Amino acid sequence: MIEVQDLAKRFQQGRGRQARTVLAVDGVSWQARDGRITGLLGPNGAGKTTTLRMVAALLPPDTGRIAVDGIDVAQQPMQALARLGVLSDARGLYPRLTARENIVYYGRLHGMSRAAASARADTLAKVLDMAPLLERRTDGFSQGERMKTALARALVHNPPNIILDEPTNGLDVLATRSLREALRRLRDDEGKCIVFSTHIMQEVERLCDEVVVIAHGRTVAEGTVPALLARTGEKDFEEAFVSLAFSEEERTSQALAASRGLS
Ligand SMILES: Nc1ncnc2c1ncn2[C@@H]1O[C@H](COP(=O)(O)OP(=O)(O)OP(=O)(O)O)[C@@H](O)[C@H]1O
Repeated sequence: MIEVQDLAKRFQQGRGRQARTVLAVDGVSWQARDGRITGLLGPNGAGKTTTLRMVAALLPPDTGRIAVDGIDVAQQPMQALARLGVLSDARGLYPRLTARENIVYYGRLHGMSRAAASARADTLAKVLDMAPLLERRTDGFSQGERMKTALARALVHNPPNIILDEPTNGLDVLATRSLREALRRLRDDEGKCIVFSTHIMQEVERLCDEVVVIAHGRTVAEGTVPALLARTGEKDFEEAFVSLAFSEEERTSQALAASRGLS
């Protein structure tokens, strides 16, 4: 289980007179439960990646609290990370190593024996449907093959919680479907708590048990897709998302810009 409470993060950009502060996250709170897939849905720049980087202990929050299975990430980062698998945007794999070697190497970094990490690579290869890839060097892998190898690597220590930042970025339709299947298996067969960020409605509708809508660095709504549809009185999830994530002025100015573009 992952709990995020009142998170905030500012960045300083530039120096001297040019300096300005960007409030990237300004009051994000959510809970992600075990055996559920939770989607962080928000427009570009909403603060999703920054939030997930803080959960992964890659960035310290200015204020707020994050707990992974009750362990405070700020106070006990190593213990929290032992219970967390992180698939970030940077999916760097070692190209000269095979998929198995990449996975085992990460297992060793987590303190696993070579034999245990290799056995886990075999299990994950079945779950992620990537057995034929295991003994191939990752050099030349397709985007989908890379993503699966990186996901297996992130899961080598069998963490109960998984966070993924825009995992379907750059994947074609078949690779996307295959990733969705893998995430469902991890939820249903292994009871994992899975959180991923996206701005793709379809992804959320097809995969998520719970949705957290983030806009302007804040949580603006939380619930199942049917609950968010009911709350907004919309039939279409895209319409529901737009009404939750954008203000009246934003919607009006966007509509005006679109009509000018057409005329
Ligand atoms: N290191 C940084 N320095 C300055 N500003 C940053 C930094 N990282 C993020 N930001 C700003 O914080 C805001 C939130 O960014 P973030 O990447 O978290 O959004 P996002 O929801 O993941 O967006 P996207 O869907 O476009 O990836 C943006 O305005 C971004 O420009």
